[in-house]
Amino acid sequence: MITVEGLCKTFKVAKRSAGFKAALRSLFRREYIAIEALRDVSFHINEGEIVGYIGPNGAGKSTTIKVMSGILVPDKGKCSILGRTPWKERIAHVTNIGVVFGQRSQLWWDVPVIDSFELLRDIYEVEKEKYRNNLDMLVETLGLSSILNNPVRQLSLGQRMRCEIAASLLHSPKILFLDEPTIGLDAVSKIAVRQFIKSINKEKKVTVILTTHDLGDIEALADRILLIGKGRILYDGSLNSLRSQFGACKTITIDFRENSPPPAIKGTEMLVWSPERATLLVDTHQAGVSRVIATLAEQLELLDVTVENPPIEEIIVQLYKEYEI
Ligand SMILES: Nc1ncnc2c1ncn2[C@@H]1O[C@H](COP(=O)(O)OP(=O)(O)OP(=O)(O)O)[C@@H](O)[C@H]1O
Repeated sequence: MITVEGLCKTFKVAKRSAGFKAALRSLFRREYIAIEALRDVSFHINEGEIVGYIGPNGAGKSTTIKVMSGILVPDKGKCSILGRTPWKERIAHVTNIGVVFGQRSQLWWDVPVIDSFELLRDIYEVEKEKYRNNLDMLVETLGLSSILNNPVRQLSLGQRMRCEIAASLLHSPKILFLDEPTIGLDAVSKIAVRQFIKSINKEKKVTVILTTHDLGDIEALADRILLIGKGRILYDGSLNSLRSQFGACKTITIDFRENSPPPAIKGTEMLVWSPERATLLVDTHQAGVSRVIATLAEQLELLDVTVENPPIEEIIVQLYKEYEI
């Protein structure tokens, strides 16, 4: 469905020092620096996938999304989405895609939400019946009925984001690009947005490319992760294989009765030790979890044991370290 091959994009940025003199000098002699936002980016995405596109700030995520949406023209490389080159066949291309930039709005600020939706219907030339059906479904599943007549500027961030997502889907696109769709949302709104993304992927077979710094979004949604750093794709695989590659650790939390000194067990690191509760980090390459629990049980009267995977944040930090990004 999506093929990206050898994409390169360099931005030329004027270099200017602070101060009046420097401003005056730059009028006559301007210096530029080149920022390589994308360096030979390639990947394929199949129909029905949810791909988490992650990487640190300035890695090139939004630039890739802009190229795939047809907003930016790359310097080099190919991109084919449903057989079209986005920046060459923009009008035909946008009928197949929906885009949500969490930090920007595609809704008109001063008019009621429903008027923005009607305008989008005209822009995308959506048939009346299809529009009505889509609108009814989106209003119901995203809970928009009480805010449809409010101007966008009066909406809370969570309400606006739900309207943005609805706006991006009114024309039944096959692909949805989401650039930080849960930024700034409270826990309830985040979960609602995640559930909705999951449901349109499952029920309407919409392919989703999701850019986010919220690794909870990735854990909840993405089957596959693409990691970009300094403009290059560094990892392409599932979250599970990432876990087994970088997450060869488990945490064991124990509740115990007596107040005794912490036992030293090879292959473990004591993260927390308090009179009745302790948390250990186990390197599973060095020590088996069951062996560690058995050793703890020999030395302490255990009341409860919890074994967990390390948080996804830790794995991603390790990944960023490994690739020096
Ligand atoms: N219009 C532009 N003009 C100049 N430089 C740009 C422009 N857009 C992006 N860049 C630069 O290209 C690089 C990649 O930016 P991009 O916005 O793609 O990163 P990102 O991965 O989306 O980052 P973030 O997570 O912070 O949103 C950055 O160094 C950025 O400063």
